[in-house]
Amino acid sequence: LFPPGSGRLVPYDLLYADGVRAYFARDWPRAAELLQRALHSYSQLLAARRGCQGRCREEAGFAGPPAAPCWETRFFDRVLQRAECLGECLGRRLGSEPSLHRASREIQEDFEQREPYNYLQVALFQLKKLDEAVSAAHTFFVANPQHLQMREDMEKYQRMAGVKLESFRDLQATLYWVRSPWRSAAVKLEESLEEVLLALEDCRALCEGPQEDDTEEEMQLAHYIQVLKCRQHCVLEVATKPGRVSATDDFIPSHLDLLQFAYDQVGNHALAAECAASYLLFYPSDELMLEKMKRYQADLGEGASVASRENIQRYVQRSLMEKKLIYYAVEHLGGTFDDPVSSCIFFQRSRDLTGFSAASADPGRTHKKAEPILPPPCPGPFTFEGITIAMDSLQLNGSQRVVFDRVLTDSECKDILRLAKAAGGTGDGYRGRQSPHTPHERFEGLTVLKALQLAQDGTVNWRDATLLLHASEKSRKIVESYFTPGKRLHFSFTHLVCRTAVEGDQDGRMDLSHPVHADNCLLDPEGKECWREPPAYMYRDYSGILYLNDDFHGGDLFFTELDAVTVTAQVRPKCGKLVAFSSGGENPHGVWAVTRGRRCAIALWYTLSPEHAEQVMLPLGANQEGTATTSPHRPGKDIPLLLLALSLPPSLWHLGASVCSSGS
Ligand SMILES: O=C(O)CCC(=O)C(=O)O
Ligand SMILES: [Fe+2]
Repeated sequence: LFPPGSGRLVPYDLLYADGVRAYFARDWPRAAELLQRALHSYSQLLAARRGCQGRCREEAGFAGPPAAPCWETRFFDRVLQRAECLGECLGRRLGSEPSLHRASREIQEDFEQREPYNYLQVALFQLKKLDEAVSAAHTFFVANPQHLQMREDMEKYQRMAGVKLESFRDLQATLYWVRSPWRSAAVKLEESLEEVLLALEDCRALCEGPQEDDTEEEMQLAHYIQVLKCRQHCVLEVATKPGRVSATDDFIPSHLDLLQFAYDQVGNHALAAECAASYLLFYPSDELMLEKMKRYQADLGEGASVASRENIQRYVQRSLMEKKLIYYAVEHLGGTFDDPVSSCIFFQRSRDLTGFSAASADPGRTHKKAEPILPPPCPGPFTFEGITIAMDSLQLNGSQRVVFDRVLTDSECKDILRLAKAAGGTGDGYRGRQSPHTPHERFEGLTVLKALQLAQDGTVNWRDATLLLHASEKSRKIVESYFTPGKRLHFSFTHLVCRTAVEGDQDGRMDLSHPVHADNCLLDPEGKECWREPPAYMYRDYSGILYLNDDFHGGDLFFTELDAVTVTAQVRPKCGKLVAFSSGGENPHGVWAVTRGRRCAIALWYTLSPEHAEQVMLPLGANQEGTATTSPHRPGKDIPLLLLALSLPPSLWHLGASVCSSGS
C-alpha cells in the first residue's frame, strides 16, 4: 500500500499494531523496527498537522473575531474554508488521504502517553541494545513518572554495569520542547510580568501629586509618606487585579520564580539563570535558588556571567529607597505605616544596606517622640504572612501532624475550583478510572502538567493553571519550614482531586470515600505494622492536603491508630486549610464518605530525596545527576529481577502500578 521511498507516510497505527504483534511473537528485531517506524510516523504526522494548522489559520483569517453583520455565516464560511485548507495541506504533506492517519482513541492515547516506548525498550533490551533500551525507557518514564514498575526499572538500569549516563535521554525532547506547556507558560508569564511592571510605573505617576513647597522637613516627610502610601496601595491593587497570572503580594519575585522554573523545564538554562539571579535580588538567602544558581553556573561554564535583569534591579533599588524613606519618616514623625508589600524582606534589606535601625535613629532630630519601629518577624524568605496554625500534633492526638489555615484566599480557592470544573473528565492521574476507591463517588484528577497543557490548549485559563502550581509550591514551603527546617523538600506528586457523591446512590452506604491507609507504606492493621516496601510509594516523606471547599456532606479526613479503626483525630475540610503530616505508619488516615456534593482538594506529596522528585517539577537532566551520585553500581543482584519484570508485556505492568496510581 505504501512502498518505501514512495514519499507516503505509513499510518502509525498500522505500524504499531504490527510492532505489538511482533512483540508478542517475541520477534524482537521486527518489533523494534516496526515500533521505531511507528514512532517516526507519528511524529511526522504531528509535525505536518502543526505546520498545516498554522498556515490554514492564517489563510482562513482566524486571527481576529468575525465581524458583524451576519457573523454566523462568515464564521461558518471560515470554518469550512479552514477545513478544506487543512485537508489539502495534510494530503500534500502526508502523500495520502489524511483520514488514513486517524487512529482509534485508544491508540492515540497510547502514543500521547508514550506507550510504544514501553514496548520498544523491552525489544531493545532483548536485542542487547542497552543504550537504546535505556533511552526508550527514560523517554517513557519522563511522561509517566508515577509508573511504579518503570520507576523501579529505571533504578535498576541506573545500577546496571555498562549503562552510560548519556543514555538517559528523552528521545522526544525536541518534540516535547515544541509542545511543552512550560514554553507557553513562560511566554504568558513574561507578558504578565511586563504588564505588572508597566502598571507599577503608572502607580508612580498616579501618586505623584502636586509638588508641595513646604520647607519644613516634617511637612515634606509627611507629604512624601502620603505619596508612598498611595503607591504601595496602588501596587497592591495592580498585583491582585483579577486576571493576573499570579495574584500574590510578592508578585514580582513569584513571577521570576515561576519563570525560572518554566525556562528550566524547557532546557533554557541561560534564561532560567537570569530569572534566578533576578529572584535573588529579593530573597538573597533563598537556599534553593542559590543551589540552582550554582548548578546553572556550572552548566553554563566558567566564562558565562549570569546577570539579573536590569529592569528588576531598578525596581528593587527604587523600592528599597522608598522603603528606607518611609521607615525613616515614620520613625521621625510617629504614626504607623502598615506596609502591604513584602515588608519583612524589604525592611531587613533596607536596614542592612543603610545601617538604619530604630535604635540608631538620632532622637535629637525628632519633634515627636516616636515609638521605635520593630521590624516585622522575618524567619526567612517565606514569611507565613496570614497563615495560622489551627491544630498541632498535640491537638491532633498524634505525631508529626499539623493543620494550617488561610493558606489560600477564598478567591484563590474559587479559581482553582473553576480549573477543576473546566478540566472535568479530561483530567488525569487516575488512569481514566472514575471510581478508584468507591463506586458511590465519581473521582476526577488533574496534575500540574495536565493543567498547563489544558491552558495551552485554551481549555482553562493560564492564571488558574499557574495558581495550582503556586498553591503547590506555597504548601511545599510551609511543610518544609515546619517539619524539616534547613532540609530541602521536593515535590513527589501533586494532584488536584475532586470526589462527587453519586446522587441516588447514598442510602445505607457503609464504605469510606478513601479507605484507611498510610502514604508511604503498606498498612497491616492486624499485625499493627506498616511495611515500607513496594508497591508503596516508599520515597514519600511528607503528605499535604490543601482543601478548596466545604459545601458537601461528609468527607472529613480522619487519622487512626495502626489498627485502622481507632479514630484519633478528625479534620473538616475548608477552603485554604492545609493538613500536613509525615507519610509513614505513624499517620494512618482515611476520608469519610462524601454523601452529597463535590469535595475538591489538592493532594501533595513531598520527598527528601531529590532523585525521586516529580519529573515535571524537575529541571531536565537533574534526575540522572541525582541518581548517578546516589546509586553506586551494585553488580549482579538486581538484574534477574529486572529481567523478570521486562519479560512481562508492558500492558501487564500497569496492573501492579494501577492499584495505587492515584498516589495513595
Ligand atoms: O483528601 C484527603 O483528605 C485525603 C486524601 C488521601 O489521603 C490520599 O489521597 O492519600
Ligand atoms: Fe493519604
